[in-house]
Amino acid sequence: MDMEKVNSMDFGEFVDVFGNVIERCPLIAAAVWSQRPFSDLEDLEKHFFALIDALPQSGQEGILRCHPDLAGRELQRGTLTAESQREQSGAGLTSLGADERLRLAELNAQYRARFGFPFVLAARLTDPAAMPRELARRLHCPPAQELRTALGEVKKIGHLRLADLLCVDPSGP
Ligand SMILES: NC(=O)NC1=NC(=O)NC1=O
Repeated sequence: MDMEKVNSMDFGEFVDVFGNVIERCPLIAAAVWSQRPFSDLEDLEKHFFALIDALPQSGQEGILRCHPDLAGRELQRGTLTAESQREQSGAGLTSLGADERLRLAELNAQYRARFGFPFVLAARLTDPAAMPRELARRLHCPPAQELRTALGEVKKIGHLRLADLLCVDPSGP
């Protein structure tokens, strides 16, 4: 999809296409639409990220709370969004052993109890074997720092999803 097509979309089409760039947060795309035209993927994602950065902490934590757990109930039940399903199964989370899945669930519960939002990381950029270690490491970070780290992962996921939608190589310039 080229930028001319993106810039010509009406509001409904734009939100239909880009509404899940930030997981289950179509409001972000709805707000970004009014800032068209966009010159390229970097320009478009800059507007998505600027909106996230401008949110109050409650809004930023709300974005994280919209994310399904890694290898959690939604993956088991098949109720993930198409993007999350692709990311999580692509990262091998559908073929974890029972003990690995239990370990991740325990760590996810500890993380959520400490921070009040789920552990988020860009599954496509992470070796599944390293996920429990990364979760355990971040579990001990100060809350303010962990919020920044988690939002950074939301942006990585958003970048990959935008690259897919625009058929751009995600490793880009
Ligand atoms: N809690 C999460 O990190 N969830 C996810 N990360 C991804 O890359 N896709 C997800 O659904």
